[in-house]
Amino acid sequence: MIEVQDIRKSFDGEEILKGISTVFPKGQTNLIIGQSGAGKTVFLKCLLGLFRPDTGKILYDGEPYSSFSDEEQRELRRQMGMVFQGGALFDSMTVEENVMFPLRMFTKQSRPTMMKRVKEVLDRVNLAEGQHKKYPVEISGGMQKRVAIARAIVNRPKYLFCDEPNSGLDPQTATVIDNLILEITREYDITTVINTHDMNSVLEIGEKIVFLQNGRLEWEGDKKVIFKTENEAVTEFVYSSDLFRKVRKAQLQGL
Ligand SMILES: Nc1ncnc2c1ncn2[C@@H]1O[C@H](COP(=O)(O)OP(=O)(O)OP(=O)(O)O)[C@@H](O)[C@H]1O
Repeated sequence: MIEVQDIRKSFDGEEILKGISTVFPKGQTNLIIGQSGAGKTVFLKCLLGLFRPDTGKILYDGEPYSSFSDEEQRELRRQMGMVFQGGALFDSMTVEENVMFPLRMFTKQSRPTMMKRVKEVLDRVNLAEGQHKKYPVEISGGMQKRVAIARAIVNRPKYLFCDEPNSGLDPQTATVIDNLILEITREYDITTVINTHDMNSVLEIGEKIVFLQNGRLEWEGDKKVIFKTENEAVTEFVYSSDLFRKVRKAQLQGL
């Protein structure tokens, strides 16, 4: 679980996060949504420890980041997996080498032990063995996302952060990737936080949704209540998507 208590963050005198408080429970998919420029990426980077909030606290399973020693901060980083926008795989490394990278960075395991774990996670994300020795450019976008997820979970993280995990994917593949993240989150009881623009994701895996607007937490809820909210900023954002407009129309027609 990650608990955020009234965090603020400014750049060059401009306040970007204006006092955000929320809780991201473990074992479920937590989504951050909002208009471009709302502060979603800055928020995610604060959760990752890449930005230090100016004020406020972030607690990881009850422990405030500010109380961690250098060693504990390093351990926390080891417990974090990240799926970057676009996958961010290393082009010069094979699929296996990409997935092995965090093991080489954070552990002193022997190569055969690391390879066993790499195969395990590549199996878990359903990437066929024939793809393991290929380079990222030789596999499809959906497969690249599977590799990125495998790399993010190889160190058995307690926290998983995904930045636009569906960008560049067709809707069907995007749904498969969303559901893979959901399954893994439940199976390993991970605290997962996903930054997304994708309304399909909201529908599929919005177990908790945090809506940011101009650096403030404007609304929070889940995929069931997001349709019923009367918060104008949320409805304007949600129904700007074609899919949600159709769902809304069907709801109004009692379908
Ligand atoms: N390192 C930085 N230095 C200064 N300003 C920054 C920095 N990072 C982000 N900002 C500013 O913070 C604001 C929010 O940016 P952020 O990237 O968090 O938005 P976002 O909600 O993720 O948008 P998008 O959906 O377009 O990615 C923007 O005005 C941006 O210019």
